[in-house]
Amino acid sequence: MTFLLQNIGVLQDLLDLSLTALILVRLSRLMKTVLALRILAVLSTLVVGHLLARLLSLHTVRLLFDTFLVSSVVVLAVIFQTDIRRAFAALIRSRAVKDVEMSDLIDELVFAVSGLAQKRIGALIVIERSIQVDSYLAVGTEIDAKVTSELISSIFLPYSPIHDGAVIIQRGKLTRAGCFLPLTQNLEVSKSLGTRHRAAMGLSELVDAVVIVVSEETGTVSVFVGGKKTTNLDPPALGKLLRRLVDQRWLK
Ligand SMILES: Nc1ncnc2c1ncn2[C@@H]1O[C@H](COP(=O)(O)OP(=O)(O)OP(=O)(O)O)[C@@H](O)[C@H]1O
Repeated sequence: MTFLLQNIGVLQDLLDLSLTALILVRLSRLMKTVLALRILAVLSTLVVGHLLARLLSLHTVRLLFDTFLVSSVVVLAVIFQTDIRRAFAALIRSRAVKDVEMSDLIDELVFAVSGLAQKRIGALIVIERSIQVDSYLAVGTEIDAKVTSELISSIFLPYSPIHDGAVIIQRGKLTRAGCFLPLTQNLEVSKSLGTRHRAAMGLSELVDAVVIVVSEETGTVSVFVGGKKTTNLDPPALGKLLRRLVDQRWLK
């Protein structure tokens, strides 16, 4: 015990030097594995180290941590400048791209639907939201294509082999066509409501999808959500409603 007390200064110096060497080795290894997330790890290590060195009165270690802490922000920013620039650029670009994609998709839908309505061509379009619709769909042809007004219009042309049934849009893509949907079981629905509208209503009662219907008979455009129908939608009203109902997160 006496020996320990007599040599406390030497022991402190030994601990001081060993820790300094250990920290330098660790930091150089960390620097080699260049990962943006390591910035946080390095900074936390420096803060914890600084506090420990202060607590144990290890002056050299503390000086080392102080120096590192002060310069670390600048040094790390310089080391990771490419990653930081890339991350910022990706963030800005992905937001911009998603906004463009979202308005593109709705514009394409509105354009196709109004064209079909004018020509009195019946259509049924399902936009999946948070609940998957797959298990409610019967038959259908897999497509997996970008949503364009030309594609939608050509699918519903009377001579198209897949014009019967519904087109499905999932995660911003047109995934299937010619799908049959479950009809509504609601007995209170007017008898005059045909099967295309009953199918739109039926699916919207089971899932949170947005279902657009173009009536072949009248050219009217309706949207079904949660079993409820909004009808007589002109193109601006349809666009406005779709922008309100369809969020970007369902188009990814
Ligand atoms: N279960 C279903 N799922 C998807 N589409 C369906 C389903 N049943 C019928 N259809 C579509 O609806 C068409 C028949 O429409 P029908 O005239 O019976 O309905 P409607 O609601 O009166 O529509 P419209 O106003 O266009 O005439 C079918 O040719 C088919 O394309």
